[in-house]
Amino acid sequence: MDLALRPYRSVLYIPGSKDRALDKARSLAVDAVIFDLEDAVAPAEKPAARATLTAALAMGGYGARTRIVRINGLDTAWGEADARAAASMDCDAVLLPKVESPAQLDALAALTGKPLWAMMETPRGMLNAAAIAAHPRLAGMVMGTNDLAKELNSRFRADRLPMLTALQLCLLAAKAHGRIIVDGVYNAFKDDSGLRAECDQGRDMGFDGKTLIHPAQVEIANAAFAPTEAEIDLARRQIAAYEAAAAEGQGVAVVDGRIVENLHVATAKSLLARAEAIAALAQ
Ligand SMILES: CC(C)(COP(=O)(O)OP(=O)(O)OC[C@H]1O[C@@H](n2cnc3c(N)ncnc32)[C@H](O)[C@@H]1OP(=O)(O)O)[C@@H](O)C(=O)NCCC(=O)NCCSC(=O)C[C@H](O)C(=O)O
Ligand SMILES: [Mg+2]
Repeated sequence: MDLALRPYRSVLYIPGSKDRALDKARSLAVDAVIFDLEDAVAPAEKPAARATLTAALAMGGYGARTRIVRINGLDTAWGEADARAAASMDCDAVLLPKVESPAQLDALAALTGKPLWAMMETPRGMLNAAAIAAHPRLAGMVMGTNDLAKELNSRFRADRLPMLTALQLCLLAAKAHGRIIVDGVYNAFKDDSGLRAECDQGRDMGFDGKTLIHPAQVEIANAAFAPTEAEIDLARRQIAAYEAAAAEGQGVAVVDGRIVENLHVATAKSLLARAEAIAALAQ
């Protein structure tokens, strides 16, 4: 599959220390997995988790799912050993927490040749988002809304008003540099309607998908971030109408009472390509 089209609708965190969860992920319909060595693993378990994760990835079975390893920060007691271990793990990318500057990515790039991802979760990270997104080795960004709420001392709100500036700064940075960007987690993993609303908000804003903490959240994220049948139908009709108008020397078509110009056709084609990439995952 063209890497640029790889779907990231559902990106599930799995504690690197939990054999049962590591195994379960092999059968879940997630687009990507973040194998976590950071916050989901207790300090006493960190070295053992590194070994457990190395073995699970070597065993394989994760199919087309993108495999991202989240290491501890390089300023911690475990970060450098994690980065060196991740460099030889059978994974697709390495995710660095609490990225606040491109220099931190340079330091990680010196320890691994794998594509890098950045957790965006501190005020300084938000203010430097554009420089971080511009890093030549960066492939993707992940919003860390729990850490960000802690740093901001903000309250949880269903509309995420206190987070919106931060989310949008990172979105702008990621889009300006053509990076993947996925939204933060929804902690109440038994609250389906709350998760659905937050996924819809993230999709409306332009995120590629959502990070998740529990298998029960996968189906909702996959549905929210996939093009709907109505969107696919509209995209096809827009392309057909525009081509018909163009054949008659016109630069604008009208579909369902709305204008369709070449930029709308580009959006429609990209939506169809996303739908095809998602369908290809299921085969
Ligand atoms: C939240 C949990 C601790 C709940 O775990 P548990 O009580 O075991 O849940 P269930 O009994 O309902 O589990 C049912 C089965 O599903 C498997 N399972 C559970 N969670 C996962 C998972 N994440 N991935 C794969 N499989 C999972 C269980 O093993 C059960 O399997 P089986 O027995 O075979 O049926 C737990 O879900 C959990 O630990 N979640 C991950 C938490 C985590 O990773 N946190 C760190 C990331 S969040 C974060 O840090 C974001 C960012 O940095 C920020 O700042 O915002
Ligand atoms: Mg965090």
